[in-house]
Amino acid sequence: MSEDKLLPLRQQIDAIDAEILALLNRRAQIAQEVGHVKAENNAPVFRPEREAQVLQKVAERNPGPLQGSDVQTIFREVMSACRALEKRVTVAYLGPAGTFSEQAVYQQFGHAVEGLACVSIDEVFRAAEAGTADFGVVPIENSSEGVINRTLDLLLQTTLSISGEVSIPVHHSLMSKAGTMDGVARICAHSQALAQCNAWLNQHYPNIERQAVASNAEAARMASENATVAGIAGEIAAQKYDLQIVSAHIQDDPHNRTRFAVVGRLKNGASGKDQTSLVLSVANKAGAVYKLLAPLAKHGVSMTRFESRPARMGAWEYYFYVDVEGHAGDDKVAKALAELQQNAAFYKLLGSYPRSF
Ligand SMILES: C=C(O[C@@H]1C=C(C(=O)O)C=C[C@H]1O)C(=O)O
Repeated sequence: MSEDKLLPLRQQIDAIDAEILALLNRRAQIAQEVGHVKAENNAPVFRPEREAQVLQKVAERNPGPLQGSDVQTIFREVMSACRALEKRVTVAYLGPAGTFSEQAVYQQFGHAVEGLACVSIDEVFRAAEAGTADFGVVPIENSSEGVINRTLDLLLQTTLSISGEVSIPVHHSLMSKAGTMDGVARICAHSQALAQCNAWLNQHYPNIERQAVASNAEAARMASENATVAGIAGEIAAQKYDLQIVSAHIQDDPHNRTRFAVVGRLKNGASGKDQTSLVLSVANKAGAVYKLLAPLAKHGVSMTRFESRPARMGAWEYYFYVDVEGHAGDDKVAKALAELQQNAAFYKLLGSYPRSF
């Protein structure tokens, strides 16, 4: 390889980097001005609908050779840094650091945020309700194991709204101090992770005891302190706790994903590509659910999710968690929801937010 050929190319890259740097700082200055206008009007700093539009636009305009999703990752961080000049938002999540929830925080807000690790999903809601955090990020559903019941129950009671959703691939790895299973007597993980790796564990380590612990990051922490413990967690946790990977990608479903909801006191404006979440209930009568949902079809609003959950102690049998396409302020959605509300024994609008892409 000839260094003579590399030198002029590297000089070009240096010159381009200088231009990018100048442009980034020009962008940041404008964002600061936006921040002043918002401060004068007491308006919210984080505007998810605007950020979704910016990301959408860069992917559409991207001429390549960079991939659209990579360009979005770069711009998410650019916006995060610009936003932090207005205000660094605090986001509560199910900790400790190193969990998939923390990853979901960065996917939504970029890295220029203040993460607040909480010990439970309840605590995440409380922090956002009390204003200790601006937003909370909570797991809502896993593609292998189904809904996270505690989150659904808390969404029913909370005064917060959903202002975003994040879906991330969840890949589990088996890890230990030595990078082998020699001398390991126990495999620890969150019960969800143990369930998501059940078949793999039965096949490879049927005789090693499994123990459910508070989180995968806690399992990694335990493994870092005890050579007889192996943990199941994401690869980030291995780095964080100085562990070696014994086997990577051990989840039974290679497409395993978890969907998270971003909750906060903010009520989003429309981004143009939104989704609206509701909780509904009807009296237990023949045809009631069919009748309840009829206004959606009538006004041409698509339903993208329908989940039922026993009401427990309530006067009704089930709560239905329903997602529809569009923003609650869109004309046809507003009409459909107004009619739907009339048919419902219980109706709660959880929020409208940009659809994740
Ligand atoms: C600059 C703004 O504030 C924040 C930062 C954004 C950005 O850097 O593009 C976009 C939306 C807001 O979350 C804005 O509202 O336009």
